[in-house]
Amino acid sequence: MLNDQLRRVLQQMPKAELHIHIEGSLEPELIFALAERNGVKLAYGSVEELRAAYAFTDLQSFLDIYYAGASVLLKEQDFYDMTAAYLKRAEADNVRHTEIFFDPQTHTARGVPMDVIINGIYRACQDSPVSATLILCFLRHLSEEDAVATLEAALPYRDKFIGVGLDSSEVGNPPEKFARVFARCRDLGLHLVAHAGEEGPPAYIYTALDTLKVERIDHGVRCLEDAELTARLAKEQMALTVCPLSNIKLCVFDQMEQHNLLQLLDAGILATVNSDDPAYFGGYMNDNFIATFEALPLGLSHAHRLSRNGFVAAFLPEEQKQKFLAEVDAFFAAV
Ligand SMILES: Nc1ncnc2[nH]cnc12
Ligand SMILES: [Zn+2]
Repeated sequence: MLNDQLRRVLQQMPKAELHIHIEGSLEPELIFALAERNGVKLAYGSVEELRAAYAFTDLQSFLDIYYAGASVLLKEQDFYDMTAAYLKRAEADNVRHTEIFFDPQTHTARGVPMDVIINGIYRACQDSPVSATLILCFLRHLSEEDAVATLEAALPYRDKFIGVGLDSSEVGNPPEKFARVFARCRDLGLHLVAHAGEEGPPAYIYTALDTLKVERIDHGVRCLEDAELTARLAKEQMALTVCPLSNIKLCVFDQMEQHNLLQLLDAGILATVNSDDPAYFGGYMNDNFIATFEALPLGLSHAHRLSRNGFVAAFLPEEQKQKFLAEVDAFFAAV
């Protein structure tokens, strides 16, 4: 059990969140409210019925429900309301900075224009006291041509997102499928990240690094199956955006006691803690920290390190990064 002091520290310490899919922050109550507002028919009769369907066996079983949930988003105000609700929760968890993923293809495929998506999410970020930037994710189960077309459609709004990522069904859709579009994004000066080593093998982490030239690996927990890769990630201080509750809900690990976060830290890897899809996986940032620290032999020094790692791995101007890190160190000096 966690002692009260450590629990309070985990709740109150400054945090950066680097792996949050904004569509995964849509709570069932908001899904139903937006469905009613937009006249969208849902396959579930009530909030309770929908929540009861959140029993996942793997990534795909989750993605099927996640894409269905996102179908209620039609107007700019819908994207604004979803993002504003997430940012309020993040603020309550003492998240100071967040880099938010969004999946435009989930919406453009239903006829929602790109400007509606980006402007709604961006406006909510501007209205929040939490520092927030956006990362456009390509859906890897779709073709690279589709990703290129999505990038072209988003370029008029280039000033509103800082990077691109790669998400959706991992196995069978390796990073190298997206080599050309990532090279183009690199030329455009965008930051690059990719989900790799969540369900997929260490080979996908290698190609995310060497072919896509990503600056962070999202998840990456399967790296420990390859000692050479583990040593390389540590040596290069390549950040992993780890999502503990997600990994349990999607059966990447059977139980939190089996999660490898502490082994990653002990291997010298720049691991961070994040929520992934908090509305679906049973919790936001503080819930992720508390569940992890309850199950694993982690203490104050790990809390300090994880709080720092989030800001170290963030895509922030150096001066702003150092300001946040000073805030973290001041917080822990007072504990
Ligand atoms: N955990 C995850 N893995 C891959 N794609 C996702 N999209 C939303 N959550 C995801
Ligand atoms: Zn994710």
